[in-house]
Amino acid sequence: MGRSGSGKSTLVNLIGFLDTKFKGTYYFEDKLVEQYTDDDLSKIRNENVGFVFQNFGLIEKMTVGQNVELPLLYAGVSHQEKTRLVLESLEKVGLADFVNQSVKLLSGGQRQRVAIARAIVKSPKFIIADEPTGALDSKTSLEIMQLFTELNQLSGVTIILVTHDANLMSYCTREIKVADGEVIM
Ligand SMILES: Nc1ncnc2c1ncn2[C@@H]1O[C@H](COP(=O)(O)OP(=O)(O)OP(=O)(O)O)[C@@H](O)[C@H]1O
Repeated sequence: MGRSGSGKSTLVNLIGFLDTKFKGTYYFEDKLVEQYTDDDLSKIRNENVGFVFQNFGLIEKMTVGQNVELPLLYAGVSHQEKTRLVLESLEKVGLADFVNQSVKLLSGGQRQRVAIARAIVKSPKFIIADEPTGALDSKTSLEIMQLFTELNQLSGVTIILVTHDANLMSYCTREIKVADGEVIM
């Protein structure tokens, strides 16, 4: 948590290997991130991190299933396995019946569930969720937080959440405050 402009997105983009220009040290699995090549980091990101953003980041002209399948496109997974993984992810977010629907017809909360299904389809070690409830009403926001809690408890995936909303803190196990580009506690 932190005020607007304090550096929250910058920090989680570093943690998620989206941004690789930084001062300081970041170890991932006992190795300094600066020692990996860009190709290594793309692979590490692809295999370990799922991303969820405020504005969902779905491709409108695709179906729900096609959106969830995107991270698997270059994963060398058979068609049958892809179908199984997509359905399994959609089941976890309660949208298995929507697999063939266009995303255009979905509500904001449903869209974020699709984005979460896409984020978990490759069983990442952690999910970066940058203001995932920023575009949702308060009831839907709590439903999304409930879903994150279930995923954390059932699949053991860590969720790194950026939020302005102090009401969401009760779902979190650790609070990290950021101010003026620094972690302050
Ligand atoms: N540790 C840092 N060192 C230098 N510059 C930083 C640091 N952290 C953030 N910045 C700069 O501060 C600005 C705001 O950062 P950022 O967008 O990450 O903030 P934010 O907390 O996510 O804001 P918002 O809540 O409005 O999205 C950016 O221009 C970023 O480059």
